[in-house]
Order: sequence, then C-alpha cells, then structure tokens
Amino acid sequence: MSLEIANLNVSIDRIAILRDIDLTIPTGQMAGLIGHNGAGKTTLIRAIMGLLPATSGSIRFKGEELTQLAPHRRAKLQISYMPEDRRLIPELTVTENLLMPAWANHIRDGEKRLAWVYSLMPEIADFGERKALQLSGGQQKLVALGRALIPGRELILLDEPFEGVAPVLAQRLTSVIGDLRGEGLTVLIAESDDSHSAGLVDQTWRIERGAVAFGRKASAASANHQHPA
Ligand SMILES: Nc1ncnc2c1ncn2[C@@H]1O[C@H](COP(=O)(O)OP(=O)(O)OP(=O)(O)O)[C@@H](O)[C@H]1O
Repeated sequence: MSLEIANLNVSIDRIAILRDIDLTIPTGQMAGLIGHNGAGKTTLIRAIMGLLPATSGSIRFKGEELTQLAPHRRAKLQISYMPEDRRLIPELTVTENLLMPAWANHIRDGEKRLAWVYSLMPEIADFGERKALQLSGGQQKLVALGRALIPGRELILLDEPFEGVAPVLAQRLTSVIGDLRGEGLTVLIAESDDSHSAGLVDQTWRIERGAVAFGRKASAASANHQHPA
C-alpha cells in the first residue's frame, strides 16, 4: 500500500504554506522531495507525521486516512521521521537515544531492532555508550537515522539527511540509505538539490513555493533497482 497524498493544503497561522499537493510513493520505493529552502519540504513531512494539521485534502497510508489519526496512532502504522536538526537528547547515550522511540511507543522487540540498526551501521555500535553530545554533527545524523529506523518499519521520512554533513559521512549515509532497499520500507528523502539522492531514488518530486512542480521517474535508479549489479 502506497503513500498517497491528494489535494493536500496546510496553513500555518492562516497563511497557506502547502497548496494542493498531489504525490504518490508506491510501497517499497524511494522518492526524492527536492526544493529550495522554504519551499515546504519540512511542512509536508510534519503534516504526514501529524505534527501539523491539514486544512483540507488527504494523506493515505496502508489504507488509512492519516489526517484523521492522532500522531501516536500514526506511529502505530510504523511511520517515522528523521528531523533535519537531529534532536538527539545530548545527555543520553547513543543506545539510549536509539531505544527512546521503542520505549515511547511500547515496541516489544526494540532490542532486536537495535541489533538490526547496529548491523546496518556498525560504526555507531562502536560508540553506543557515548553520550550524544560527544558525537560530531555527521555522527549524530547517523544516530538520528538509526533512531528513525527503530519505529519506522513501513515508512520513513528523511528531512535533509545530508545537510551540513562532511562529504565522507554523507557518502556513508547514502550507502546506508541504499542498503534499506529490499527491506520493504517506503522512503521519502527531502533535499535542497538532488546531489545525494539522485542515485538512490526511484522517482523525484519537486516542490516550489508550497506546490509540487512535477514528479518524474528516476530511470537510472529504477533500472539499478530492477537489475542489481
Ligand atoms: N512556524 C511557522 N510560522 C510561519 N511560517 C512558517 C512556519 N514554519 C514554516 N513556515 C514557512 O513555511 C514555508 C515552508 O517552510 P519549510 O520549513 O517547510 O521549508 P523547507 O522546504 O523545509 O525549507 P528549509 O530546509 O529551509 O526548512 C516557508 O516560507 C516558511 O517561512
């Protein structure tokens, strides 16, 4: 079941921020959401998460109309998000930060999920006992991705995952996100340009001034996906 957004309008303080957004991501695919600063990427992600109400329109996932569901009910649909500013709890260890959504959402197999995240990113297992505040910005992005993956088994929304990250770590993030293929996850990657996501995604949606400008298939990524090397 895909993510299907239709005629979505979102206002903040009565100012229309998102206008008639139509966007679909088939299940298990990766999509890029590309737009300049202020185009509305974060607003769209927050609306999907239920952190901002829709003025009108529909967001459907797994057959459920999300606009009618409270944020904690959306979490039960195994939707999660990696915020642009990471929002780790600085005084907690990496492991504690990763397990936080499992505790908050009463996820029973949180430890198993943690082991899976550590297998995807062994480097963060190495500093699992360190406090989040001791990590570099790029390392924190890896941890924030891992934290999103603990509850996000169906749909994850990545808000500028590569922003402000040194090139080597950005490459590493790209590779980890690429490894999510075949896990059955539906993934949306917001970026100001497609420099990192172009090689990852099946399709790209462009957003300008709160409206989707166009969507297209990223044929190279689709082809790679269908015919893995
Ligand atoms: N709390 C708010 N109050 C008023 N306007 C807001 C608020 N949040 C966002 N906006 C406005 O909504 C528009 C879209 O912002 P949004 O953060 O979604 O853009 P973005 O594409 O994610 O860019 P950025 O990466 O700069 O955050 C911008 O014009 C912004 O000024």
